Amino acid sequence: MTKGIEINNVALAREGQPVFAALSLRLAERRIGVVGRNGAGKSSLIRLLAGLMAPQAGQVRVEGVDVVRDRRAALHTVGILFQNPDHQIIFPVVIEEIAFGLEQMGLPRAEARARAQQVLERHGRADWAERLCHTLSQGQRQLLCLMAVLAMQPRWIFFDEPFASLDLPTTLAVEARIAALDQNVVLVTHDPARVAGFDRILWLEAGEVVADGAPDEVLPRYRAAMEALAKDLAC
Ligand SMILES: Nc1ncnc2c1ncn2[C@@H]1O[C@H](COP(=O)(O)OP(=O)(O)OP(=O)(O)O)[C@@H](O)[C@H]1O
Repeated sequence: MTKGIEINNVALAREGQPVFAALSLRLAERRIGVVGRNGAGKSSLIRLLAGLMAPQAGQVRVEGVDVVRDRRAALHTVGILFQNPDHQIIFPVVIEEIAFGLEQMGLPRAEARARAQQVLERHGRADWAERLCHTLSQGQRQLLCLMAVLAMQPRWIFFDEPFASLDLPTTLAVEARIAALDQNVVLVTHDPARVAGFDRILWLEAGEVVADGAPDEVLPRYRAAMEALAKDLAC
């Protein structure tokens, strides 16, 4: 039985500017999409959920784990994929990148590498082990980041704009890969089409949830609001 995600009265400011005032949410669906305009707080929300930012007030618990304070338990619980894989990859060689998280979890080096190799094999990428990360394409680097996260077997995975700067075939491949994941997913996107088949949509504006419900309910309203805004843009 999943406890899901509990966000209780969270306040967050970045560089002194308030992002969330008193955000409370319960999330337990398998596929949750987060939409909203630039600066709405989408990335801040999933960074909070991943424990990468500490709220100034309130609590975030994922499957009962305080993901900010209990970093070791967080590694088993949450994984995050940044928009740009180059902001995530820290090692020059593929196998090192995947093994790193496992070492952080306490596995001895040799075991971490053996497990990383198994993850590569499971994804049909055994031949990537000794490749230099920078020689992979953008879509391939994104897959590398996903494999590094999956190696740690978290229960939730958070995606920040995973389709930005991918061509259409790669977008569709990434979409299918995400759909096939066993994990619960929270996915941030500007593009409503990418989350139309999800279980629940949160629409954020200026740090507030302005709509929360099934895609059929929320996305047409979101699209209409964005189209109305587009008419007023001078570009
Ligand atoms: N690195 C940062 N330092 C300080 N403030 C930031 C930083 N990143 C974002 N912010 C601010 O936090 C607020 C929320 O931004 P956030 O990136 O979470 O929104 P977003 O909905 O993900 O936007 P986008 O779609 O542009 O990525 C905005 O006011 C933004 O200016």
